[in-house]
Amino acid sequence: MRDLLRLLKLWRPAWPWLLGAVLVSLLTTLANLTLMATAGWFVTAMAVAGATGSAINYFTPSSIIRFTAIVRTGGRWLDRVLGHEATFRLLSATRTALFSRLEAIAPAGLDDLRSSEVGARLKLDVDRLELVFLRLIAPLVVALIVGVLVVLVIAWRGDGTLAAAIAAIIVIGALLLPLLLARTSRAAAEREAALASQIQSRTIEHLDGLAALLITGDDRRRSDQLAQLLAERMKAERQVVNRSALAQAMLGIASDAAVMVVLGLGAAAVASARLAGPDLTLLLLLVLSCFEAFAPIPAAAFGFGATASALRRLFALWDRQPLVEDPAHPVALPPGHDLIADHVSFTYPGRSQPALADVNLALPAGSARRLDGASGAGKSTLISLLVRARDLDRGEIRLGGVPIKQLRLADLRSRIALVPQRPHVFAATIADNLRAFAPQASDEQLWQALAKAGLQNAVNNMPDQLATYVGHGGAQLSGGEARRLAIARGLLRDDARILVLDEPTEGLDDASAAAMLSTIASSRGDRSLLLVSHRGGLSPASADDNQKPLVLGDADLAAHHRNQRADQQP
Ligand SMILES: Nc1ncnc2c1ncn2[C@@H]1O[C@H](COP(=O)(O)OP(=O)(O)OP(=O)(O)O)[C@@H](O)[C@H]1O
Repeated sequence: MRDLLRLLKLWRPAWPWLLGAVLVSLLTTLANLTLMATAGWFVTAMAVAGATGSAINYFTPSSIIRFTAIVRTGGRWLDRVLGHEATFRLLSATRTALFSRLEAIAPAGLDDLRSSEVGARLKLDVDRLELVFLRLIAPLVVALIVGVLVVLVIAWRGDGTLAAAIAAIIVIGALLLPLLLARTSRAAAEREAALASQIQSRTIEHLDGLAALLITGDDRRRSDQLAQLLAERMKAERQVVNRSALAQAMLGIASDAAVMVVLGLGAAAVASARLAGPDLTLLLLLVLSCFEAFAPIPAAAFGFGATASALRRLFALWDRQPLVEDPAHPVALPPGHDLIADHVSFTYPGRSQPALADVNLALPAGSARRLDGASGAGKSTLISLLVRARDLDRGEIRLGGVPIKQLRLADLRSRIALVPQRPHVFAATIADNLRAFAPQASDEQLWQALAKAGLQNAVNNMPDQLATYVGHGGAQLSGGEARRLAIARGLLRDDARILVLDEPTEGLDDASAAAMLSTIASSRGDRSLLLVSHRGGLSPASADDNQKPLVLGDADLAAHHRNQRADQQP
């Protein structure tokens, strides 16, 4: 319930649409009730008038019938249009808000989640929220108002006993029983929703890793696991559907029971002249058509379990705290871009020992420096701290003399172009991949960047050059080409005065690595360069001769490995 209220608060901008949709739906349902009841009354009254030879005013009822028929037809159309418009607005507002929230939390705040899982939540769980308004709130509000009005009309035109009997049938058959039945299958509905999300994320992972799975022969086992999940989902779904069908049947029985009660008590009232004959037909059709308003209740009650668990999962994602945030009072970006790491220490959450302990780095504006150290020494960690992917525990990092914690994240990151060890290549064209970092760049500028990164010839030989699609994660590029594409992206960012490249030569043979490093050295212009690389012998081409590489020290490393072993102890 708390999650539902949070969701309604999130939907505040769309409240007028929601209110409009509920009002139209209510008016349409009331028009239908009035039409049915008046038509029933009119036909019977005409028959009575014909039989007794008395006069009857047929203008008023026939006008009401015509008016309500028009309102009902137009209302049904408007109801659909408004209901769906409101829902689309809600879904897109929810998705956009969630996406912005994820942007603030990412990248480090989502480290422990599979991206396919986040994707499934963004898609499936948000889609399920469609049920909240269109199939839960709107029908429930309309049914409750209609139920109360119908009971009041019965008490007014018929009698109190009949009104009380119909009220009891509506409450028990149309509300309590569906809700109780839905409650008994709530666990199954939640399991079904969780399994649907799991199946979607596993399927994406399966497709992503299909090549590896086919080679290792593990695809059969994974497919069997997926089939098992599907079977579990079908079992849970069957349980929900069976109970939901039972609730629908109960509603049908309640509607029939209400008709019998109206006929039984009403006929007695007509016999004792407490009720006019035409009024009995009016009440009969009123009660019969009022149950139409309750028809969506079982589906709403049964959808609620899955919706509640989707909401829980979404808000669990939403409530993750960003690991870094913009300062409350940011300082303007300084003109200089000396980058200094001063006695920096950092320990990953859950680890007992630091990944970095008291590390210093100085990268004066325009200089180039190599950062070395054995695997696991903390090189990638250090450069992630430079762009505040995380915040350090001790020490300080300054850009142009200003502590980076005092700068807006966007400002800081606009100054530093970081090419990570495993750069992400979008499933798009070469040009799209480059323009993701420089949306305004002309084709000529893209070619220049490709040339600087040593990729011009390779792209020239591709079937559609800049328009060549590179596949999922850059699957149609070699590892070296993907890395060069990422370097070209970094070089395209004019505002970035500092280039940080994490192992750009990894996996390349010595000649290619040397060629790449000399291209980078000559194309960086007056930008500073921080190069994470083991290739000491190749560094003079790119790094300043008078600057020794910063080696994350052996002593630190030995301590680090000792600590890692300690972490792994039970
Ligand atoms: N997200 C993380 N959570 C917990 N520990 C981490 C995380 N990322 C890295 N580590 C740990 O921090 C240490 C430093 O890792 P880092 O990736 O910075 O090393 P590196 O010097 O870049 O290694 P390599 O040369 O192999 O890329 C490693 O022992 C690693 O296990």
